[in-house]
Parts: sequence; structure tokens; C-alpha cells
Amino acid sequence: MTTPTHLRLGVAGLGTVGVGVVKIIRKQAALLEARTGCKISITAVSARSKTKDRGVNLTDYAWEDDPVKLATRDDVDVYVELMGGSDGPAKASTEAALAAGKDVVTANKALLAHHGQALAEQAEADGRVLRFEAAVAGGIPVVKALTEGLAGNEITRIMGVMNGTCNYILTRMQSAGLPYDTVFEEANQLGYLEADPNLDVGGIDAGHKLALLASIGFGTKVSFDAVELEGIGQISIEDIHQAADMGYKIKLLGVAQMTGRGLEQRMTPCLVPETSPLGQLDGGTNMVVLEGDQVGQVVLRGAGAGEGPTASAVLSDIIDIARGTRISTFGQPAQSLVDAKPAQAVTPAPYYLRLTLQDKPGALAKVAAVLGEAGVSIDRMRQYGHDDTDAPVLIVTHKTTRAALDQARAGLAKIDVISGDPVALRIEEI
Ligand SMILES: NC(=O)C1=CN([C@@H]2O[C@H](COP(=O)(O)OP(=O)(O)OC[C@H]3O[C@@H](n4cnc5c(N)ncnc54)[C@H](O)[C@@H]3O)[C@@H](O)[C@H]2O)C=CC1
Ligand SMILES: N[C@@H](CC=O)C(=O)O
Repeated sequence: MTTPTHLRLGVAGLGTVGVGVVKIIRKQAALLEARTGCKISITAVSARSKTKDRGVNLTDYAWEDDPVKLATRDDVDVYVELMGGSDGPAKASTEAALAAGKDVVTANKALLAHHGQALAEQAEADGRVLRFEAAVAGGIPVVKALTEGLAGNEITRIMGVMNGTCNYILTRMQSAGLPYDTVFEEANQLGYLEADPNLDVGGIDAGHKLALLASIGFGTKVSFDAVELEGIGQISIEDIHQAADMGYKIKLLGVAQMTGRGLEQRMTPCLVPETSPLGQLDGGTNMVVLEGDQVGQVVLRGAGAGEGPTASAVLSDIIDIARGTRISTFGQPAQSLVDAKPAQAVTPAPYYLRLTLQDKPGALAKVAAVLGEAGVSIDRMRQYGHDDTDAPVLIVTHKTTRAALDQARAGLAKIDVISGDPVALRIEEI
């Protein structure tokens, strides 16, 4: 493959990210050419509305109503898919572009989490590249870090806060002492939430991102369906405050690791030490922690969303293509990716348990007996002051299996000294 001297882009989707890409290409044309030795320009664009004022000049570009037509134009070398959605026009136009001999750059994590393997295979069969740096953690170059910078390592663990909206909600609950519903509404007013908010607060968006990184890190086919998902909707202000009192912050944390029991992929609320880099991550920022057998721990932190940061990541893929750097979608030939055997049990960990205990003689002894019978050992315990007959009690366990924890929770549900359901959250060791 010879290095191109002129790369002509077709950009589908002129929302937050698409407009960001147009702005960079217009503003940095000379810099991009100096860095790549290749002129990079936009030939044609597509979006739902042709007449909407987007604050950028689009008159130099041809317009296509149909993204499939845009993707297959003779004067387009690289199709840039920035519409979103796991199926529909995003999938159809990406397939059409590859079939028509175009390279493809996308920011669409939903598309790749569901169809990444098939699309990567198609790209390779057609001799094209399909790249997605912007799809994971916005402006953080984590896909490059895994596929290039850390390619000499066996990856042992991938961890991170990969949804800025959830991190904003959780940190705002803590700093302002506000309940979940109030902060959720605030995030909505600020325009942070996806059109379907469950993609954010249900952990799905972050789960998509984790599944993509796991594929690169462990050489496995993307298996989003195997990601254990739990959102942040059940996190109460009491848990935020009491976790802080024990020295922890609550994060929607993604963890992927290859264990002797198979591939573990979790995107769930967890406690992390408040002094750790993840514990100190506030607001809408993202952080990804990569662990390699040779390099140890690498921490990447930055803007996980927004016009400039996400467009910056899209440009990094376009620049690779302009430089003639052609890397497989998931860092190795798609045909060589193996099916991931999902781990049947998660790695043992300490857990945070919050109980509302009736304050009467023998109550605590009953709790201790249930935990002991399940083989769950108490590391730390704290009972809080109270005005009535119920006492909030926090327990931090020693490292335990999920099975033992579940047995303990079932036992706690049967004793008569606890009001309501105990809350259990994993404490991630980082
Ligand atoms: N906004 C962000 O900060 C980030 C977004 N992404 C991803 O980037 C992609 C784009 O996101 P945004 O720019 O935020 O979305 P957006 O909702 O702001 O813009 C979407 C654009 O696609 C166009 N579009 C949608 N369906 C279309 C169709 N059928 N035909 C033609 N045009 C169509 C819309 O008219 C609009 O111009 C998505 O896959 C998203 O998940 C990834 C990382 C961060
Ligand atoms: N909804 C996402 C946007 C980027 O992927 C987030 O909040 O992180």
C-alpha cells in the first residue's frame, strides 16, 4: 500500500463530534499536511438536516441525504461515521463503505460492541482498515496505547471510569450532598445524558467501551453480552457518605481481566480507595488504568467526551491512515481473535456491607453468626449514632468470593434484626 498524497473524507453525522471534526480539518489543514505529508480534506457530508445552522461553513462540501451514498462516493477515500446507533444507517453505511473499498473511522462504540467482529473481518477481507479511537474514553488515546504502545506486553488487567456522566453524577452527589434523582435531573439540564439516559446510568455505554478494550487487550472477539452490567441508579447518598467515612469513593468501574476461570468483564458500581488515582477522579473526566506484565500500571486520564476531545481522537485515526499506518481494528487480524470463555465466578474481593440493624442485645451477634457460617470474615465494622431503634452498621469484609457473599446476604435476609435490604458493594483493589 503506497502512502496517499491526498485523503478525501466523507463525514456522516454533523452533531457534537462531526462538527468538531469539520472544525479541526478546517483550522489545522496546514499542520495536518505537515505532519502526514498528505493533504486531508472533506469532500462530502451527511446529516438529518441540511439547513440546520451548526456554526461551521459546510458550503465547500457536497451534501448527501443518504449516508450509504456518501460512503460509496468515488471521491471519498475514508468514510467517517459519526451518526451513532448500533444498527440502521451506521451499520449499513459502514458495510457499504468497506465493500466499496473505503477505509472507515468511527466513534461509534455501540456499533462495534455489537458488530465489531463481523465488521473487522469484512474490513480485512476487503483490504481496508476500520479504526475507532474516539469510541472509547473520547479524547484519551487508549486504543492506541493498547494496540501500539503496550503491544509488547501481556495485558493482565484493564480498569477504568469510562462514562463521564456517571462520574459527574456520583461526584456531584458527594460534593453537594444531593440525592441521585436531583443530580440526575441536573445532568439532564446540562445536556450530559444520552438520548436514552439508561445507556449512561445503566452502565451500557461504559460496558460497550470495556468490551472493546478487552478484545484488544486479551485477543478475544468482542463479547459485550458477557459483560456483567449494573448501573448507578441504586446508589444512595447514605452509601456515598458512609463509603467516604471508611476511606472510599464509589465509582462506576469497569474491570476486564483474564483469569484461570475465563474472561471476567464487569461494569458495576465499586468502592475504590479515595487516595487512589481513580478515587480522586472528579466530574465528567475519564480514567483508564492498563496493566501489562512488563510495564506495570499505566494510568491515562482526560476528557472522555465533548466536541474537541472526541474529534481529536477521530483525527488520530485519520492521521494514521494518511501516514500509511494500517493496524487491525482490534490490534491483531480479526480471524485470529478467539472466542472468550466468560469467567463463571468473579475474582474474590473485599465487600462493603451496609445494614440497618435493630439496636437490641444480641442483634450484632446474629449478623456475625450469619457471616461466619457463610465463611465471610469481617475486617472492619462501624456502628453509627442514631435517634430511634435502628442503627446503621457498616461492615468491610476481608477478601471473599461472590458465592460466599451471596450466601451471607441470603442468611441476613432471614434473620429478624435487620430492617430493609442490606447493601453490598465490591471494593476493588487497585
Ligand atoms: N458526544 C460525545 O462526546 C461522544 C460521542 N461519541 C460517539 O460519536 C457518535 C456521534 O455522537 P454525537 O456527535 O454526540 O451525536 P449527535 O446526536 O450530536 O449527532 C449525530 C449526528 O448524526 C446525524 N444522523 C443521525 N442519524 C442519521 C441518519 N440516519 N442519516 C444521516 N445523519 C444522521 C444527526 O443528524 C447528527 O448530525 C456516536 O456514535 C457517539 O456514541 C463517542 C464519544 C464521545
Ligand atoms: N455519554 C458518554 C459520552 C461519551 O462517550 C459519557 O458520558 O461518557
